[in-house]
Amino acid sequence: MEQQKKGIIFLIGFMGCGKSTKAKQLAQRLSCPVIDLDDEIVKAAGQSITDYFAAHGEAGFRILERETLHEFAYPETCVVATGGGLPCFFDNMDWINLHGKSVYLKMEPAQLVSRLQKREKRPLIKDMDDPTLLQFIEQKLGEREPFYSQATYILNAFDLSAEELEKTVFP
Ligand SMILES: Nc1ncnc2c1ncn2[C@@H]1O[C@H](COP(=O)(O)OP(=O)(O)OP(=O)(O)O)[C@@H](O)[C@H]1O
Ligand SMILES: O=C(O)C1=C[C@@H](O)[C@@H](O)[C@H](O)C1
Ligand SMILES: [Mg+2]
Repeated sequence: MEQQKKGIIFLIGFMGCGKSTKAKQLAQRLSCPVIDLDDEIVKAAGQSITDYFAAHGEAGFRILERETLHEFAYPETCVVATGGGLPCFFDNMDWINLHGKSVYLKMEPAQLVSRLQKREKRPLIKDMDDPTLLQFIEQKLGEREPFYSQATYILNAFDLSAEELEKTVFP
């Protein structure tokens, strides 16, 4: 008999690694709701992430981001796409691992650049050209890896299929 596939699955990783895309695909396979915390922040703020950054700075954004993570009414079983920086602030990574399983969708900097061709909705990188973005990613990934690496599972995200992702979280 198939094991019951229950609980909250958090997808984490750098901007562009495919959290939003893979969260939708996994939720479809599991027939459960998908939650994109960036979208929930936009709803809570009543403005885009870019506009919220402009009005409140990154520090203000991180406070709202933490509140949204902690206070969202998660269904018993769901897939959650997190913001790229979310695991790296406050107690967010501990909170995630206490409330569900986490998957770090790992990707090389050059692969991330190729996935980040649309930048206008990503305030941290919206004005960068490709070489500047590559440098930025290399530096930021170095700072963020210690947080991302606390995930329950770490997967190479380039060419990752939704089936493989499902088999990882529900072996
Ligand atoms: N398997 C794939 N092959 C090619 N392109 C892909 C694939 N998966 C996602 N993409 C594209 O890569 C980009 C980044 O994906 P996505 O928005 O899901 O990343 P993200 O991790 O949610 O980023 P962010 O942290 O900025 O929200 C999107 O333009 C998406 O369409
Ligand atoms: O990597 C980051 O710090 C961010 C990623 C996005 O998902 C958004 O949460 C926001 O643009 C910040
Ligand atoms: Mg996303």
